[in-house]
Amino acid sequence: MALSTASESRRAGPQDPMPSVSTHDSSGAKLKNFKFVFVTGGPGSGKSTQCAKIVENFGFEHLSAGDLLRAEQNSGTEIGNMIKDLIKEGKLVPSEVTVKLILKAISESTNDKFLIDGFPRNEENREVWDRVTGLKPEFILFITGSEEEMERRVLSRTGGRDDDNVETIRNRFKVFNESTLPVIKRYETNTTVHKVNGLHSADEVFASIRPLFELIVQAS
Ligand SMILES: Nc1ncnc2c1ncn2[C@@H]1O[C@H](COP(=O)(O)OP(=O)(O)OP(=O)(O)O)[C@@H](O)[C@H]1O
Ligand SMILES: O=c1ccn([C@@H]2O[C@H](COP(=O)(O)O)[C@@H](O)[C@H]2O)c(=O)[nH]1
Repeated sequence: MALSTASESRRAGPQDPMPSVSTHDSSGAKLKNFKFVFVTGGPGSGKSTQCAKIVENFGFEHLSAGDLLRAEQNSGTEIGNMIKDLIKEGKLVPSEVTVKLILKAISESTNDKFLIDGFPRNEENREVWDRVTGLKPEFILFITGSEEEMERRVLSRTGGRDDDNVETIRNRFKVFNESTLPVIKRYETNTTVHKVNGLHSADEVFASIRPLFELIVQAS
């Protein structure tokens, strides 16, 4: 099921380069039903590592907002170049772009259970997600950790990400503290937020996450 693209639903003008997002495909059918968990935490807290374990054990599909944006940055488009610049600086990409990529990935998948990793990052992300989908996560998984350890992990991560350098990582911590923590706090008022200490070994962290997903799988 393909979602409407910007050019199908609204022509972008010079001062309006953002794509619009739609939860309907081109035939007007509503986006399929799906369950999802938002996975959040500071950079290097171990989100992707734990998502891989959840996928293996519980059959969720892992959708990393950062990975989707990194794939899009090489599209050679104006939006792709904008994403590249923002990621390099550790700044957030406009919400409509990120939400559109997440919904496109969901619509193209045959799965109906998703881990949405690294999203939402700020109030605007939350607001656009709510407005477009009207859907709440099963819960939010928040992996915590000290900046010292998270920075150590990111800087020793192999793979050559443009944003894995001291200057950008400090900006990413700033964005996390100033924009992401407040949005998690706000979710706490109406959504279950499970906080898990990410400072143990990856297997120990997963041992505390496992029961949360056993409950979802049992309930479905
Ligand atoms: N519990 C852990 N103990 C030690 N190292 C870990 C642990 N979890 C993850 N790592 C390592 O730390 C690095 C960052 O982990 P990961 O990519 O899972 O973090 P992330 O939260 O997804 O990061 P980002 O937000 O920057 O994408 C990786 O090299 C990973 O192997
Ligand atoms: O919702 C999102 C997620 C990510 N970004 C941008 O991507 C980088 C890297 O994200 P990771 O989750 O660490 O892979 C992030 O610093 C932002 O620049 C975003 O804008 N919105």
